[in-house]
Amino acid sequence: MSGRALIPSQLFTARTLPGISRQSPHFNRCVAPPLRQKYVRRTHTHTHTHTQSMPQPKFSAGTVPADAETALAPLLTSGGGRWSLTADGEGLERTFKFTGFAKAWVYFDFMTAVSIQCKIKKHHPEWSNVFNTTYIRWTTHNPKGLSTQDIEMAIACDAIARDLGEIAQQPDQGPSCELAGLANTVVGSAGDCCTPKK
Ligand SMILES: C[C@H](O)[C@H](O)[C@H]1CNC2=NC(N)=NC(=O)C2=N1
Repeated sequence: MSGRALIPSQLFTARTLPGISRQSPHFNRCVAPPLRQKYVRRTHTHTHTHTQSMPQPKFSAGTVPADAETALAPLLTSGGGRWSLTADGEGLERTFKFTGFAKAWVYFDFMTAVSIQCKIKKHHPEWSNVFNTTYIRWTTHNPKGLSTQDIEMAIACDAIARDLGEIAQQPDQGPSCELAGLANTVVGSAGDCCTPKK
């Protein structure tokens, strides 16, 4: 053991927390996304203006939009799937949850199986895990945007989770903001993995 004492106030100040940087592309993911559509609802006493955003996919250069749209549609909650587009449209995100006593360690099997696919496909996720819940975001860093590889990895994740007995979540349970925030922290400190070295 090193003799150097850890001083908690130094460890946990905002300044020393790694990666929560406004430069991170995903910094704002769990706060209100850009306003795109306005809905006005009238009641008998007031006029309320409600805003709601509907992210559209932003594909990476080289991705054929028509093919990607076809593969993407059934993955999204709007198409009966369990993935959501990230607010900027450049990624797909969802949480996976394995519950119940019998599933005690299955989330590690899940992450292990996904890791093997990442290695085979040479494509890495932005992900985080706490206990039985794993958050995954698929986005391509270079060229930036949503790519066929992201969609294929999302399909692979669904298949692995199904094989491992994933419990269906309530349809209204979106990706966990806490776990997305945890992944964002790592994204902010990970450095650039994906720009080809000259
Ligand atoms: C050289 C290597 O293939 C590239 O760095 C790959 C690796 N995995 C990757 N994964 C993701 N998610 N985005 C990328 O742009 C990417 N690039």
